[in-house]
Amino acid sequence: MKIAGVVLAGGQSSRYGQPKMFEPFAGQPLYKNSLKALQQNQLEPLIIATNASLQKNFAEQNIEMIIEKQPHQGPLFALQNIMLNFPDVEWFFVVASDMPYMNADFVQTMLTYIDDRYDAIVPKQATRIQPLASLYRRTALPNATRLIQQNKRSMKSLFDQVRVCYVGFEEESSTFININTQLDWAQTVEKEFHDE
Ligand SMILES: Nc1nc2c(ncn2[C@@H]2O[C@H](COP(=O)(O)OP(=O)(O)OP(=O)(O)O)[C@@H](O)[C@H]2O)c(=O)[nH]1
Repeated sequence: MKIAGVVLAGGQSSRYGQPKMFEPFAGQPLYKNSLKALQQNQLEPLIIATNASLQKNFAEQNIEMIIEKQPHQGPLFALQNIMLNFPDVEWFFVVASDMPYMNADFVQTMLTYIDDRYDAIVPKQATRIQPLASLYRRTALPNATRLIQQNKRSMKSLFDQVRVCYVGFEEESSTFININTQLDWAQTVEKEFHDE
């Protein structure tokens, strides 16, 4: 059974002001942190989903680049596009490209929940769920397609329609910290500095 690792890296970064996935973090562009966490779990294929204007900034070997013909359609659309492009993959581990604390241990833990009874495996904290650090099974594709046709574009709307395994995580877990604004970035880099 094939389990792909997917980094979503085709967002607008409008709150950040410039493409946030390329900000240097621990000596590498930020998106590499998500890629590494998937790679270290031997997920195959490894896929980066992005758009034509960002594509030139990625320098990867042995990574499948999926270039969205229509950019900025959001994560659900990106997931549908990837599932259509990889018909022989059963599960897709989807991770955002703006998560400085994403790590291989988290990915490994999530993989242990894979089960035929589910269409999605989703981290759940006390006050939020984490659709962009989740596993999606090919069986979710018809529902994703229907929602997109209805112009419902949120991952959460998918969870109302498919069988979801929610996996509990501490509210304080740093794994899910993501960068939306320059302030988020300053605080993250500062924390990293103080932790060292
Ligand atoms: N491939 C792909 N990735 C996306 C798309 N929209 C968002 N993402 C990615 O999903 C993750 C979360 O995106 P957000 O931060 O919610 O949105 P964003 O467009 O990047 O940023 P804002 O414009 O500030 O909302 C990031 O890693 C984005 O790069 C899309 O249409 N296609």
